[in-house]
Amino acid sequence: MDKQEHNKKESYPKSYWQVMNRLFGIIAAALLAAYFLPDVPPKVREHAYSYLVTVIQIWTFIVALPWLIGKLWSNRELIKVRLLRNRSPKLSSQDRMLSVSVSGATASMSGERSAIMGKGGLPAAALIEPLTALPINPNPHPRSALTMNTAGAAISTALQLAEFAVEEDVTVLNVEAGPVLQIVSFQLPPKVQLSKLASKKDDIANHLGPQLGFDVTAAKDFKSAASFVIPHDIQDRAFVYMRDIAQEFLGFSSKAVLPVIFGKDIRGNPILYDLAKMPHLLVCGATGSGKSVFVNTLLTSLTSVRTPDEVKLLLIDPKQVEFGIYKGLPHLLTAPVTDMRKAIKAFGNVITEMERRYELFASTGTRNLSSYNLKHPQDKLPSIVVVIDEYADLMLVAGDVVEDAVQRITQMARAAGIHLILGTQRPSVNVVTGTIKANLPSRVTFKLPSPKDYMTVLDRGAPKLLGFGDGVCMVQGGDLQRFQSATISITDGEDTGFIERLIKHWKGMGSVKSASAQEWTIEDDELSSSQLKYAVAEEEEVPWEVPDDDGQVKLKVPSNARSSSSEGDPYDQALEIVYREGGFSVSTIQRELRVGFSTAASWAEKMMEAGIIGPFDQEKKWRPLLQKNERTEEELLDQLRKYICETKSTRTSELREQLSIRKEKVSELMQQLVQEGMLDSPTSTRAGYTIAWTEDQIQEYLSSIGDD
Ligand SMILES: Nc1ncnc2c1ncn2[C@@H]1O[C@H](COP(=O)(O)OP(=O)(O)OP(=O)(O)O)[C@@H](O)[C@H]1O
Repeated sequence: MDKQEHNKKESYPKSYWQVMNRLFGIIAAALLAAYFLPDVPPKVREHAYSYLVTVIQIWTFIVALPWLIGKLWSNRELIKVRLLRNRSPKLSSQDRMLSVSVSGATASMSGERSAIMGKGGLPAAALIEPLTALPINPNPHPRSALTMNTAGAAISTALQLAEFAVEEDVTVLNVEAGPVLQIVSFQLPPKVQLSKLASKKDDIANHLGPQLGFDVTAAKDFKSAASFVIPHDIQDRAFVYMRDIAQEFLGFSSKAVLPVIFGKDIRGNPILYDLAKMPHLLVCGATGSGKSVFVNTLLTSLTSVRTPDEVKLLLIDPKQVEFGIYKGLPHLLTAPVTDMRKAIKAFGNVITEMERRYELFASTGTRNLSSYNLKHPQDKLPSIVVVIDEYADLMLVAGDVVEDAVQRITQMARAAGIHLILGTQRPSVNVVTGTIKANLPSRVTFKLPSPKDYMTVLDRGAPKLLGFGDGVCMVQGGDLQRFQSATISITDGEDTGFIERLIKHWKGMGSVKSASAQEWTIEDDELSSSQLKYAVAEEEEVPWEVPDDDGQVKLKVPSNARSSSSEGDPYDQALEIVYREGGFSVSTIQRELRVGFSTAASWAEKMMEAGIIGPFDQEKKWRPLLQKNERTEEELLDQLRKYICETKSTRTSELREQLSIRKEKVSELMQQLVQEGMLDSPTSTRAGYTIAWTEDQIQEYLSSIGDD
């Protein structure tokens, strides 16, 4: 509909009220004319007067009063809010304060969401170092926003242009302006349903102006109402700096184990979470969407209020650009890991550490990190936060291993105080797999290339995000919450300057034993590309048990805490399990044989090289037994003869490993070779088989099989 047509339509009466008003107006005008015109006989004038009074009375009862009652009824929500606001303006700010502490307390009591939602609610306290070094926001408030007066007309016009039958300006109930977005809540016009608005949201956005980031939601606090989430124009947006929320964050940090800043919600309230309760996090976002800024905010907020003895970080950075600035921070277990092979070993080490902690808890009668630390105040263990900037790179190299490791860490590490933050800019189904999602119900996403990507990450649709830190978070699979991520600063150099000061601050603290934090060296030993597929950190000591300058041991864990099966050959037992189960599952092998992740993974490596098992099956979560590649007895005998002739070795363990078959099978085959005359049987239980063939016979055999 064009504007002219629209105006033409406006000149016709629109509703019952307008028709009646016009009718009564015409009658009243005629009666007034009869009363005031000269030369009208007095009798007629008298009648005109009494008719006029009657007409006004009828109009009052059948038009004016019903209209007034209707208006009051349709605006009842707005009137309620206005009356409440006017009655106790001071109380409402106290209420807000209460809601801050109440929501925080509820969160910690219920152990569920521990977000603080409230404007500057906590009592003011002096900021502590290093928070005082946070840069100050030059632009903390949005420059312009819709008002109660301007919003109604703008929304009505947009609805009419989107072909909704809206006859008057909508009644605006509330306008809230956050840093990047504003929320306009309004009474739903008659016959307009929220679901219809939502289904036409692209059209409405188009008429309102914002191309991106517009959303339609149910109105909070109002019945039969809707809210439009409308982005401010780009030049009018405010920034959210960590400094803006530092005061609230300080208060929150006294209640949380691993407090982190997210940013501000769309109403401008701080969003703070306890990572320990999340307890792991998946962070997605296309390149340039604000993912790295967000991860830096998580890391710097956490390490601003937690000492290196309370929290250790393992930073894995395959892109080699993101975490370099943290080098030297005493919270680091080791320098940021950029080498993929080391990253996979580091993963293995984290799992070993987790297993050790479980053993430690079992041996000390404690259930988890917090109860262990309570019982051993002199020997506390720190929480460990593992951050992988781009885990898709690791998935490319060793998808199954990463998935297995993630599964194990996410399922068990909460009690052990180990938390995972996985970042990716490639949220395809191959990267954000079902396993990853099932184990990471807390997710954050920033702008993604397509609606399909939001579905992949969040399992539901999300508003198209704006970029520049406009994000959506979902905690423990709960509702989506839109927020603007906080940043240290948007000015070049101020963010790195703050991190440098953070490092200096902790290094300068007398009680911090930075030496222990830097000692976790991951050896760069030779790993073949196939070995790379597994965390082959073969049961190595995790060198975190390094005494500090004062001889006190940090991260102390008993070295005998490691478990492994000593009855029989564990590799043989693993093979038996694989044949029994029809495939190789790292977690089954670990559980049944009580071996570490890296051992199980290296056995999978051997079995795969020997053609016993195939590639990882995403659906079944294991490596299937390769039935079609099963070798015949004759093929096995050929392999055995060849190996013995080439190496002159008849050691059962060597042959078993070479052929990747069970010990009993090797003995069976050796017996056949004895019958053939190639071998002599052992002369005692301790002696092995010996070669019966002469050197000439051996050479003759080798030349007969050639290079096969
Ligand atoms: N919270 C924020 N507030 C203001 N600007 C932001 C915010 N987050 C990001 N930006 C802007 O967006 C730019 C890109 O952000 P960032 O480097 O975090 O992107 P990214 O998603 O990590 O991309 P990549 O993966 O390519 O590094 C920043 O340089 C900054 O200008």
